[in-house]
Amino acid sequence: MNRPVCVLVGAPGSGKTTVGQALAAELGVEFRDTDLDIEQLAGKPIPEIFVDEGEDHFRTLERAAVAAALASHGGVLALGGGAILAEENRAALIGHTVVHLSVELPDAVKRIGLGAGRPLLAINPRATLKHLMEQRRPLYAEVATATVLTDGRTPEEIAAEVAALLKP
Ligand SMILES: Nc1ncnc2c1ncn2[C@@H]1O[C@H](COP(=O)(O)OP(=O)(O)OP(=O)(O)O)[C@@H](O)[C@H]1O
Ligand SMILES: O=C(O)C1=C[C@@H](O)[C@@H](O)[C@H](O)C1
Ligand SMILES: [Mg+2]
Repeated sequence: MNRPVCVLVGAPGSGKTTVGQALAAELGVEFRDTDLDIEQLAGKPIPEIFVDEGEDHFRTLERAAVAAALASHGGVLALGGGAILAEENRAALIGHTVVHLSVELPDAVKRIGLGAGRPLLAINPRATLKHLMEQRRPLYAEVATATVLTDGRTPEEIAAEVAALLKP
């Protein structure tokens, strides 16, 4: 049974996908992202899952995707921004190396541009993102074994700091 060398958690726009890909390349391991696993399984993009089946159904798919990836992926694993909302997922992360990529609202807004592709931010995106980040901050802290600040830093700088943390 494989286990991830590192699991990345953080708010939308914290850079889990971008930093995760850079980190995996640096370590010479595979990158996996539960958002992509869910899209492949469902055969459609996440915004369409939200529209067609609703958030509850998405969260059910997400719990299954997190459990499967934690049990089988030996590389870098990025979780969806809201995966830590489920107690089941937080419990499944115990014992893993979990890095919280932290980001403050101004950088998160700049990065994600408040455009399409993030269904939870479709209405009043700035205020919704602010609320999401405040609600989730303690949950990211609860599951994280380390936190890396990302504001004003490049994905490569952040990936290098995470790689250094992983050295025995
Ligand atoms: N450190 C950074 N500096 C500048 N831009 C960044 C940084 N990290 C990521 N970005 C950019 O911000 C956007 C969002 O990044 P990314 O998709 O990696 O975030 P995410 O945490 O995976 O979000 P989600 O939770 O929605 O999956 C991308 O356009 C990416 O290029
Ligand atoms: O913050 C969230 O709840 C989400 C973040 C994305 O990674 C996707 O998992 C989805 O759009 C939900
Ligand atoms: Mg992502």
